[in-house]
Amino acid sequence: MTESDRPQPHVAVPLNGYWTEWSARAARNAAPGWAALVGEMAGLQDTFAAAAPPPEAVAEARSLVEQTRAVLARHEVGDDDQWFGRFLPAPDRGQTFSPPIRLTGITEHALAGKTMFGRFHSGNNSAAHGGGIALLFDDLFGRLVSVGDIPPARTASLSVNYRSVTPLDEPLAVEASVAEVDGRKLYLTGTLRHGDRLCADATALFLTLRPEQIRPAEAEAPPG
Ligand SMILES: CCCCC/C=C\C/C=C\C/C=C\C/C=C\CCCC(=O)SCCNC(=O)CCNC(=O)[C@H](O)C(C)(C)COP(=O)(O)OP(=O)(O)OC[C@H]1O[C@@H](n2cnc3c(N)ncnc32)[C@H](O)[C@@H]1OP(=O)(O)O
Repeated sequence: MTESDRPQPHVAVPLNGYWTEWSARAARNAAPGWAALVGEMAGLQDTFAAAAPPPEAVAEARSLVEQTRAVLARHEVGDDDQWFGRFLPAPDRGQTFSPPIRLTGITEHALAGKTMFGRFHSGNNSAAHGGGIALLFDDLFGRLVSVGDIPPARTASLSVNYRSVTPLDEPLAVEASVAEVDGRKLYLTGTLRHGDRLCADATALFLTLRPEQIRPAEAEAPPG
């Protein structure tokens, strides 16, 4: 293990006011144990992708997943009230869609962190799926544009260059920085590395939203 592979503490992004409220609302409302359930679901995705079970195990697993869905379906809410994806300070953001990013360095204009793709994000030949890599960059850039006082922003374009295969189950380093700001336009660049090897680099244009494009984050659902 090299020095850069050693576990380092995750540094939470200092969010702008909009996302702070959006995230705090989920944290206020979430049931104890939610974060552990998210971790279990992420593990399930990887285990599911890696399994080739016999018929009786397929039937048993399907029945258990059906039961889990039924439990959760009884508590469905609208997306304003969901918890999934809203724990912005956490490496996984409380979601299982894109891989967790453990941030290790943050400035107003740059982020650095560690990530890893598991079997769920496998493309072929033990390599990460290119769409998963684009997803990782979008998520990383989304975190970068939420640092400090930047108003909420959306991805307008994202371009990824796949330079070499991205391995699964290996520590990977990510970096992202703001290359240029031009009014509402934020031009971003990022890299994904396995050790010294560049796996992919990306550029993106994010546009900060006009006030009328932003939904209020603080609006609580009506009581009852
Ligand atoms: C939605 C989910 C959000 C999730 C949470 C995000 C952050 C959370 C906080 C913490 C971070 C944690 C994790 C991050 C997680 C996820 C981040 C994901 C981010 C996304 O995944 S987000 C979803 C994908 N994203 C969209 O769903 C966008 C759909 N789209 C639009 O909403 C509009 O399209 C918009 C608003 C982009 C622009 O619309 P608009 O009306 O405001 O602006 P307009 O068109 O007038 O353009 C103004 C000037 O930009 C130029 N321009 C526009 N588009 C361009 C392009 N593609 N290429 C080159 N130039 C372009 C024009 O040419 C003009 O240039 P000029 O001024 O020089 O003439």
